[in-house]
Amino acid sequence: HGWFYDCDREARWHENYPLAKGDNQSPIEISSKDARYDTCLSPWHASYDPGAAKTILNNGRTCRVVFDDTFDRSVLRGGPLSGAYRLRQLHLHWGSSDDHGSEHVVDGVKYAAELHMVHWNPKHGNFAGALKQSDGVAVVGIFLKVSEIDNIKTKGKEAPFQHFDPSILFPKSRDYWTYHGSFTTPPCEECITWILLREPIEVSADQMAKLRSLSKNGENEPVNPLVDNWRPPQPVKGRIVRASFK
Ligand SMILES: NS(=O)(=O)c1ccc(NC(=O)NCCO)cc1
Ligand SMILES: [Zn+2]
Repeated sequence: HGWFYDCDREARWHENYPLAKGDNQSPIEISSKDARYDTCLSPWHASYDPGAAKTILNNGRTCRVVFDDTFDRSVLRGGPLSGAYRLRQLHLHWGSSDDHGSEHVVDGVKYAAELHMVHWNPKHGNFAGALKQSDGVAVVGIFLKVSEIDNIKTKGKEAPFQHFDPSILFPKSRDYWTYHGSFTTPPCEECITWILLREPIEVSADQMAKLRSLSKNGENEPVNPLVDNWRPPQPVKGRIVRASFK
């Protein structure tokens, strides 16, 4: 099935993807005052191998960097997780202007973009198996705000992207919120332990402009800017958001 972001279309995802109306959907609005400080939450740790980075891809819906996840080469552990989760890919969601674009919203604040680092639990054999488990996937979400990318302009374009250590993207603070949610794109499986970092990282206006210069269309097709690839917040439905900080 093809699915699209524009608002009225997102409201119809459930017609083909029933999970989209589940009780543990993502993203959500984070209310920092309602989050509960949990002293039992331990710090998370990433040990990434820059050699695991393979390619950067415009798939017509986002800009994605894929990593070799055939063994425990780049893993995330600790925090709310038990065991080591393998880094499979990272991608972003962004807006058509700096005042929106993130998927999660924090105390009413929408960031210009949100970076997702997607990891899966190898105890479930493979990524497809992990999607069916509530502890199958862990996504680190990092907000991008604007203080101040070329040959993958159109859909389907791919280029080597090697010797890149994604942990350089982590902000100084390791403070995070965590809650159980879903993929923010169809089929919207509810298999994700979200780890949302409180401190945004800064990118330049030029870097945002580079993201916004990507196109949904293929080469030699009418230009269709790849912007606003974010899902709006979904009902929290009584879920508890835990904070690793006071
Ligand atoms: N935005 S999100 O919830 O982090 C997300 C992550 C992975 C996917 N899908 C995915 O990784 N598909 C398999 C190819 O790696 C969809 C949405
Ligand atoms: Zn995402």
